[in-house]
Amino acid sequence: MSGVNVNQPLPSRLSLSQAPWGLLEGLRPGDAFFSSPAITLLGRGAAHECQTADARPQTLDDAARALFDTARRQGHPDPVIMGLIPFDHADSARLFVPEALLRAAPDTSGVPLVSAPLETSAFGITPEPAPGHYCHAVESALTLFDTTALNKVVLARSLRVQTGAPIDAQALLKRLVSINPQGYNFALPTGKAESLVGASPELLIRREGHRVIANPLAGSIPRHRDPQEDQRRADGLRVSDKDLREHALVVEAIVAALRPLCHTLEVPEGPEVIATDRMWHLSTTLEGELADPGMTSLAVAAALHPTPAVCGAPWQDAHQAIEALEGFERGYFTGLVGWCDATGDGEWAITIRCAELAPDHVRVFAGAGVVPGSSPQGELEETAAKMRTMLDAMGLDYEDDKPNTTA
Ligand SMILES: C=C(O[C@H]1C=CC=C(C(=O)O)[C@@H]1O)C(=O)O
Repeated sequence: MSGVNVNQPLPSRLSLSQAPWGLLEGLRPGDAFFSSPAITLLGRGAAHECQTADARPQTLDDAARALFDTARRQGHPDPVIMGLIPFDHADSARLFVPEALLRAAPDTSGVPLVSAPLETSAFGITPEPAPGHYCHAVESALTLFDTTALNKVVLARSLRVQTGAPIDAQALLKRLVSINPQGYNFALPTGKAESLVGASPELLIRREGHRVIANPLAGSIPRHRDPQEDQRRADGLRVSDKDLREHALVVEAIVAALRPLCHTLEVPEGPEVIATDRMWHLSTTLEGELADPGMTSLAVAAALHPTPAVCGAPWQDAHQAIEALEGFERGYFTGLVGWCDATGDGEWAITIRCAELAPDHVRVFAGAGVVPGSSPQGELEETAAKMRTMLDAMGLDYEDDKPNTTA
């Protein structure tokens, strides 16, 4: 594994010479890291950056154009934007051109990374909101299906882990990458002495030239230690009416948004089942050819976001239900993280299975799609299992799937 000398500034040109996890060895506080099945990126500093007024598609497009123009005018040979886009269009996005960027091919070695365990004995954990509140929110959503146009809403909750001191983002990310080598792993500064770190399984969009690929996930079940029970769960998910409906709403919305943007769009007949460390998910891969090759990966992502995988359907009703029922600000959780180069190529993954790292605490998030037929306890268990990805990486043995937990 070749390392990056942390005492040297990174070279400013992109290079494919680094070993992917070597880039991770070079991660310093404040750096930006993104790895996918297509690429590994390590960005240092921000030569040009923009905190947008909102996250509407036009605002994001204007901001990206301005960043590329400035970078080129100042002689940057090959600028790449990295960034975080919030869940809510009314919130601000953070886009920046790193001062220096290293790029490597995705890791295929299968060699696990070694990192020291975190010292967690003094950590205190508080659910925000309490599991009971979450179950009530799911019950309220179920009544909305009978009285409004709402068909699906994704409801989320969080755990606040009081750490007392900053935790080591590099060690955390190494553990995440070891657990989820196939996913979209990231650590990006949010611009407020905090960073967002996660291991998302969900690709909103990848653009490679004219080609776009989307991989929506929705409809899930926690995995089980016992291999037979684990397989039984995957088989059950494949034919679960509730989960297939939940999934279909996401695919329909993405197809409706992509169709006008594409010459061709291939839509498989039904989803497949994929696994993460902790979850089985229904998954569909859509492939299209862009009608306008000038449309960047960021513009395509903005046209799709937020999909019913993180919001619901219809969009406005779901957004209103989230505001009324959830009881916390999502910020960058269930937003987007990714990169876009000056040709428009790039990748934007959905910021799930993630946590916000603040100087004295960490906030872990998870949500679940609620449709007619969902149960409060089922969604509580699903969100608890989704949070395990981050909790496992932190070395925390905390179960949070009982509605009467008030801690
Ligand atoms: C909102 C989350 O998951 C979404 C993505 C995949 C599957 C989902 C589900 O089955 O509910 C959610 O829509 C999360 O993991 O926090």
